[in-house]
Amino acid sequence: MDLRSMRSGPISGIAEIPGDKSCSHRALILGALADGETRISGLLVSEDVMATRRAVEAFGARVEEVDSQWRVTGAKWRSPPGPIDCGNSGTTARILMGAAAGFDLTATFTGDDSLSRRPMARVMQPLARMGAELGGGDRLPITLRGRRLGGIDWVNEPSSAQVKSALLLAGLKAHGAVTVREPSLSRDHTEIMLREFGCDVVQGDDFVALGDMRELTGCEIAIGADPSSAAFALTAAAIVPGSSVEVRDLLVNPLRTGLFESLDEMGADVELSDKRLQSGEVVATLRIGHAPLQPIEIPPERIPAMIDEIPLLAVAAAFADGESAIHGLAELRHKESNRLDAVIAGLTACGVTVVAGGDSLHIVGRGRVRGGARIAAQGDHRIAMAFLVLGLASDEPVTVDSAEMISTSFPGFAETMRALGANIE
Ligand SMILES: O=C(O)C1=C[C@@H](OP(=O)(O)O)[C@@H](O)[C@H](O)C1
Ligand SMILES: C=C(OP(=O)(O)O)C(=O)O
Repeated sequence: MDLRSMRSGPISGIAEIPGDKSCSHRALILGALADGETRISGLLVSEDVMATRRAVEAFGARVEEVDSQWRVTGAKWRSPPGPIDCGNSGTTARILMGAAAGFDLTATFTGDDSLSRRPMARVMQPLARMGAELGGGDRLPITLRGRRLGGIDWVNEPSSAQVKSALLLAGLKAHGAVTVREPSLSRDHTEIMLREFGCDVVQGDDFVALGDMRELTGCEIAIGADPSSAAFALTAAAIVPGSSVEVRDLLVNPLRTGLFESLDEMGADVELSDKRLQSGEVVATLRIGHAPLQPIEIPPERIPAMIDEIPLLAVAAAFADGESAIHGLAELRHKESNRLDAVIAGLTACGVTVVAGGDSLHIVGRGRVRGGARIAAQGDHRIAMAFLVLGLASDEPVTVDSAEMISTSFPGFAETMRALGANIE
């Protein structure tokens, strides 16, 4: 399916953004591991999260939706009746392998073509070291045989919240110390949510470890709006003249807000208010408005806090006045598509000068972008949405293919954007 975006008047209003995808996966998985019932509000109902829902049900948990609240009843996990189809979702595959590894079960994990091309050794190696048996190469399908697990002390390099989460959840059933060292901090939603479920988690400056109390008790979890989805509406506001968009109850965990901080540094009109704690996470109201953007230089250590927002940062840089540089982008090659190549090809097709070298991108902004291209989104939801945002401010319309994949993370994207005044058809 194609979608087309074209130059729009101001993008304005309060954007309705669904719940955070990372927290939604974790709430279902932790609920499925916990004693008793967990009640979740704000769960993202997207294809990726529903793959996790089906998976935890197949492992034995009960999941039901009652008046838009989700109730999960935990269980002792058992062998699922058939393969666990993780669809397009790396988070589902990698975190579930860890969560299941300490149970007496056998499970085969599969995924779609994109997920079947993504590396899995990064999670298989440490789980095998803990004692799990994993059959298959570095790619899905992979068969896991759960075992009695030992502890681990693992350096999480390259930084991956999925790998860290897999090890912490495997560690819940392990005998021995479980420590994950992080040279560069990745999102910490698993750690925060484990504490909400009553588990003892020790956070150091550059490591996280499980304490002695590793039992989970069902609880209430309220999930904030997804900053990675809100980023599309908020970046549109930053690049379309006259715009101002507000998102309420937005998850603003500092390990997720790299893009918003970068837009602020570039000169966009950024305002944060009503900051508060919700289920252990910081949520707030964020408003971003248009202003002429300056170029920016992003060092590698800032990438984990905006790993999924790099295509959008590249779009914003294309509208800035001068040359931006973004460094440390190696991990972008291992997402739903090779996002580094997809960004270079898409921006070039839209008339933007991009120079790529190693793991860095240099984008020469000229304050305006020609557009007028048909973008191959390569089945990648974030590439599709980022280039639709570009088309809202470029001189000529932009068409993207494989727009149906947007529902893996942000069902209702086009409707939400149109409600703010975006010209997307
Ligand atoms: O843990 C998570 O929920 C996620 C972690 C990140 O992946 P990595 O762990 O591979 O960095 C991110 O790109 C993905 O969209 C979601
Ligand atoms: C990389 C992403 O997700 P996942 O790894 O779960 O497929 C994403 O949503 O951008």
